[in-house]
Amino acid sequence: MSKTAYVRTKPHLNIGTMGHVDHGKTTLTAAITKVLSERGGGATSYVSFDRIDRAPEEAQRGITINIAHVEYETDTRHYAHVDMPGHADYIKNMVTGAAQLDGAILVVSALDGIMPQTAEHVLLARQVGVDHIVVALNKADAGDPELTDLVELEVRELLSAHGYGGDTVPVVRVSGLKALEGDPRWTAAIEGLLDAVDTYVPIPVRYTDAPFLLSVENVLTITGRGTVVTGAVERGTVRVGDRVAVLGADIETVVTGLETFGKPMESAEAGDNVALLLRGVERDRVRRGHVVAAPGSVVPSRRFTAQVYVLSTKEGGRSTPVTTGYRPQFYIRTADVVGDVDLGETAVARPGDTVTMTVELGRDVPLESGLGFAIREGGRTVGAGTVTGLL
Ligand SMILES: Nc1nc2c(ncn2[C@@H]2O[C@H](COP(=O)(O)OP(=O)(O)OP(=O)(O)O)[C@@H](O)[C@H]2O)c(=O)[nH]1
Ligand SMILES: [Mg+2]
Repeated sequence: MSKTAYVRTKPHLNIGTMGHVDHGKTTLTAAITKVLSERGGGATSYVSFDRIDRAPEEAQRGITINIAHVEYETDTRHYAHVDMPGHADYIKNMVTGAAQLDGAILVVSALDGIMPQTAEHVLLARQVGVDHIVVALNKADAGDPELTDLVELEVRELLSAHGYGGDTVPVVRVSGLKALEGDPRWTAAIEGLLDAVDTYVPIPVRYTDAPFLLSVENVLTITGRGTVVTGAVERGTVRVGDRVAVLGADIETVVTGLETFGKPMESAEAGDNVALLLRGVERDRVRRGHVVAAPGSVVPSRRFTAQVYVLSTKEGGRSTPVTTGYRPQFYIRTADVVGDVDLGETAVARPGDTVTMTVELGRDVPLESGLGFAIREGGRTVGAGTVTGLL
């Protein structure tokens, strides 16, 4: 194998497109890679719409979180960009932290303006701690400029209402479609959008000094090499040759290979999207939701207290209150575990309420204070919470 190694020459950031269905998120993502690949100088390859939007392999295996990663490089930074195929995927990926975004591109169609999912994704971004949003007013090729001015005002107001400082947020008029067709005016607009992302989204502080931890998103077999797990490094660093524990599978093993976007690397650090080749581990032993960590650095547990926001009916949440004895699914990192809810003296939590609860999970999971999670039932998100203490 003569793959070019991944060389870390620029800071790495995780970003993604958010916004209402059909506003052009996937088209814009493809256009960004096209414009950057044609500019040259960086490591960007063009990723076509079809390659971003195809149903990922995992969808067929019934794994519930769909996410497409593309990679690109501007003059100053390396980005991993996630485009999520549907509204339900946003909820799951954002609330569970599977998509840990350092910043987001909010895509709003200049023809349609703010739609329900535009507002919902902004709310979600705020709840999960995405601190920086850049707006792409897309389909500007087809929009009436005066109407587009109104849409811009409306978007700035929405962002201000959620604490994003709507007056200062960059709003760039783009056309993903025309840029894909190579129209110079709209190619320049994409460059303008990327400049805004480069300058407005700061380089995050990462927990590279903490013990290594990665929550498994996907498990693959590479013929002749063995079992590979993929995911984002939540904290710490990992090198080829390191010993790791696979929590959930009760295995200790050694990392024998490390890749990012198909390129081998010597070491990966917090924020990187990686594939880890694990020595002598059978494919069936490891599952999505297991955690790979420095041995002895985390002790899984199952009882905790949490602060939980119960989504209002308007946000797609329940129409009836939650009471003690409620038994929904908890999405914690990439794991999906059933849990028993005890509301103590509060007794009842109505849609729209924020409450304290005690949870007992159906199995042990690595937990810690400050960890975010989603509560789901019947395939929809009904709550978002944070672990406040272990019991
Ligand atoms: N005129 C115009 N049409 C666009 C533009 N960008 C996207 N479209 C069209 O809008 C439709 C939706 O585009 P997508 O990129 O699939 O939108 P999306 O936001 O990814 O949609 P979902 O993933 O289904 O939520 C397609 O028919 C695109 O061709 C644009 O800049 N201008
Ligand atoms: Mg799409």
